[in-house]
Amino acid sequence: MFFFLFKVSANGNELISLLLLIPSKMKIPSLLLRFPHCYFSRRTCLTNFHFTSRADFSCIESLTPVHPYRAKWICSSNRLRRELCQQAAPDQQTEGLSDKEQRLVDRLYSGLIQGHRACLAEAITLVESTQSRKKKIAQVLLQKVLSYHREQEKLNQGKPLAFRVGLSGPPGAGKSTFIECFGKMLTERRYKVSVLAVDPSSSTSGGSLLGDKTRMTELSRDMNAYIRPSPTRGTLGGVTRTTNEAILLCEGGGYDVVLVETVGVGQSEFAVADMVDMFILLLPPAGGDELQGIKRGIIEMADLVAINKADGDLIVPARRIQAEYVSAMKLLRKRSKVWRPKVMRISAKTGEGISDMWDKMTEFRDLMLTSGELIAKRRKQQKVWMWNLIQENMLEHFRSHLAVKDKIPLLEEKVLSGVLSPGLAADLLLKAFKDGL
Ligand SMILES: Nc1nc2c(ncn2[C@@H]2O[C@H](COP(=O)(O)OP(=O)(O)OP(=O)(O)O)[C@@H](O)[C@H]2O)c(=O)[nH]1
Repeated sequence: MFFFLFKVSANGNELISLLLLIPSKMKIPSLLLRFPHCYFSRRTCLTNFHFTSRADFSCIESLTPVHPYRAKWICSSNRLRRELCQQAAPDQQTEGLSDKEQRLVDRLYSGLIQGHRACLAEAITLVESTQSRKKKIAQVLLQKVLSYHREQEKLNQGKPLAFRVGLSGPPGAGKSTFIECFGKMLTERRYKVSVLAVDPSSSTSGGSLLGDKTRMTELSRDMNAYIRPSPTRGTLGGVTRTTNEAILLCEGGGYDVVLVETVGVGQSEFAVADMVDMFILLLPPAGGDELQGIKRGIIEMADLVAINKADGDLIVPARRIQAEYVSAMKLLRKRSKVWRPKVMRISAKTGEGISDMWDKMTEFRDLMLTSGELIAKRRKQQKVWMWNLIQENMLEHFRSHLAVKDKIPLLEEKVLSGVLSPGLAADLLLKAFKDGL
């Protein structure tokens, strides 16, 4: 028997050292000597191993450090890895997968937790797939990543692995300029940042608000950043499912900040606000009529409003808009016991105010964490997510059900021409569905 004690980095993503208690007369297991990034020093019976590479012991990372962990030492690296990997993902659902599919899950999982961007990209493509077989594989992968999350959060004293931030604003507010500037500031501070752009417009209008032009060119070249142009196409339910799952995968990939960007002119930002820790609204220094497109409800959901372009000639209007929002937001219902939404002025072009904004964001995260509101919010979001998925799937099932499929166009027509009330038409369809079950 040996005893393990783990030490992880402050953000819980990196295993810094492993203390292994070995009886002093015993030789250091040769297996450990094989890891190039592992250094050790022997003091009587205490051996201290330092890992500078996450890859070397990624599977050991998943063990619980809450108390010194007792584990059986197995002198065969394969057996050791297998045993540790099994502990890392105890409840993975591997049934029903072929060997090839299982190998795909294993490859993506280990690549993902080792921080390989290509594996993250492939994993997101998998969760976006609408093909039923791929959906099944994606769920197995997600289940594994979720187990990894749970273990990592335990290692991190229950703190979430990443800071999930939603960013919304009307077209032209300067979202991409902001993300480029903000993302670069974070990567310079050694954070890993991922950006997921939600663009439901591509399904409704055929065009794309976010995806068509080259955006955030510098940040996309940064090795500590990962930008996913448009993780979703399709319904709002699609936004919920794939974006939520993409967030989880980014967290599994070791990203400290996951930024979800959406254009604030539709419904998707409401869905996004329901899946992030902090929701930020980015506005140009324009008021009233110019912001007609922006939904009022979004302002109520914002934890922070950033008035962008506060530079040059626009400083004065930016100040005015800031004052307007400060007074307007005072009237809003209080959503948190520890946080009042803030209104700040920034310039994504000059970088002015961006660092202060990050300070405010971390202040928000810390206050929400210590008060327990952040964890409560995440739990509530999980439930909302589950019901959104049920709603989406039920509706799909309903629409395609044989008992109602053919009746829908006719009843829709009757409602449109005023022959039938919407309520009656809905009752008729629901009855047909129930009878057909
Ligand atoms: N003066 C000034 N101009 C800015 C600032 N940030 C962005 N802009 C300009 O505003 C315009 C729109 O910026 P984008 O970053 O493309 O805006 P966006 O919100 O991403 O726009 P969409 O992609 O259409 O949603 C560009 O011409 C930018 O150069 C700023 O802080 N100050």
